[in-house]
Amino acid sequence: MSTSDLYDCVVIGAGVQGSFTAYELAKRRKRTVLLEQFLLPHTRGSSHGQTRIIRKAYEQDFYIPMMHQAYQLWAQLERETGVKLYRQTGLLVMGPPDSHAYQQTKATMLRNQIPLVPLSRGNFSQHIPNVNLPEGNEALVDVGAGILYADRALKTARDQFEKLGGVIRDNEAVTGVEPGAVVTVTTAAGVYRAKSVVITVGAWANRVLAQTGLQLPLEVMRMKVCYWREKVPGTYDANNRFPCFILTEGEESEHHIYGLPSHEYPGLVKVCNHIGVRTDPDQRDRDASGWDVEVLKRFVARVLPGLVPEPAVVETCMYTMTPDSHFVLDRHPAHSNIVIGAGFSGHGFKFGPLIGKLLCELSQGEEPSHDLSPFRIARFRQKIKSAL
Ligand SMILES: Cc1cc2nc3c(=O)[nH]c(=O)nc-3n(C[C@H](O)[C@H](O)[C@H](O)COP(=O)(O)OP(=O)(O)OC[C@H]3O[C@@H](n4cnc5c(N)ncnc54)[C@H](O)[C@@H]3O)c2cc1C
Ligand SMILES: O=C(O)[C@@H]1CCCC=N1
Repeated sequence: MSTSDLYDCVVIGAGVQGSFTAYELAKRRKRTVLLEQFLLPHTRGSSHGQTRIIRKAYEQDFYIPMMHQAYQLWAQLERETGVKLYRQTGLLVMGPPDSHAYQQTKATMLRNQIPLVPLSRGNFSQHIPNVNLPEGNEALVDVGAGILYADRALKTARDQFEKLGGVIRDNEAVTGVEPGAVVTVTTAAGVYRAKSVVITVGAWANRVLAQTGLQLPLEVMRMKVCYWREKVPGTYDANNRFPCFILTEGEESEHHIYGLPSHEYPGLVKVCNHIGVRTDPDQRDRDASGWDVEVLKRFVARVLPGLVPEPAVVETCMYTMTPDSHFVLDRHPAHSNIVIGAGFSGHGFKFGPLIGKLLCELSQGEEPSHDLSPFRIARFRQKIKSAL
């Protein structure tokens, strides 16, 4: 093998995390190939669609410094490319004031001096018209939160990667990963050898990790992405100052319902569940159960009176959940030059540029620039299946 055949890094999976990792590696002049099983762009993973929420409203303190940096990195990418990726809308957080999730989120924001506006039942409709604050709920607005233009962000990261000399091979599923000082990665079209490998394959993580003797406690969920028609066009538009929103707790199974102002489809507003149905990533469209849409219909009728309570468009996406809903950002327990970014648990997009930086640092044998202890594989202990 000549050195010209040897990559510094092979990144497997070109969703948001793999695309930003590849970009970060290329910025450091590392010879990198990004492998993707589907033709790009595609809608079969977790990163497709036009929008995602970005926020600092988190329950856990450890996400706050990460989000500070993530915002900076998104802004830096916007400056470098001239592409608009973020729009500030604010995020309305609603929940029972005595519930754990709401209390913790508010306390963490206050402790970390995250700009917020508390809303009472008295002043709620003056700030947020056309929303009925659910009975027994309190609300606050995370002022700096907003929308990320997701599809555009992915394209920007991949374009930048290619501009720096990075190679993307799509329609090339990885079928083999052979660990070693030089890792051998096999696809239907070829063999790649690299000093390090980063595995960012979303819902397919355990399929690919099986080739390295490791299984993580991940659960893949099929999520329905529902869009609802405005009775009066423009009512829930960001131009009319309608924010993103999250319900931390609700009646019955109305748990963590969230929404974004009208954007993808003119006149339609995205309102979805944050819980879904367990699925196989290759069979995700086969599940016909409709309880999740029924929950949303009741919520829309009660809380968003300006929407027709019947979804106009329903799309599909996937969450890959860990038991504690925190990510996996770590080196492989038996092979330190294989790095894993997995289990983004339905909230990983906003961290994309930072995850890319951290996975790049791990792959280059560096000390990561944030404390990654909440994201270590060892936290699962009893739950890891390993043939190591
Ligand atoms: C409906 C929905 C709403 C969300 N909302 C938000 C939000 O508002 N804010 C937020 O921050 N996050 C949000 N998220 C979460 C966020 O989108 C995900 O955490 C993130 O997209 C995960 O990215 P990924 O790169 O890990 O996975 P993916 O995007 O799925 O990328 C993995 C890639 O690996 C490829 N791959 C798999 N196996 C192989 C193989 N063998 N060979 C080669 N390639 C392979 C796949 O085809 C895929 O392209 C949401 C997710 C969903 C589904
Ligand atoms: O990560 C986020 O901010 C959102 C919140 C609602 C559900 C999915 N992700």
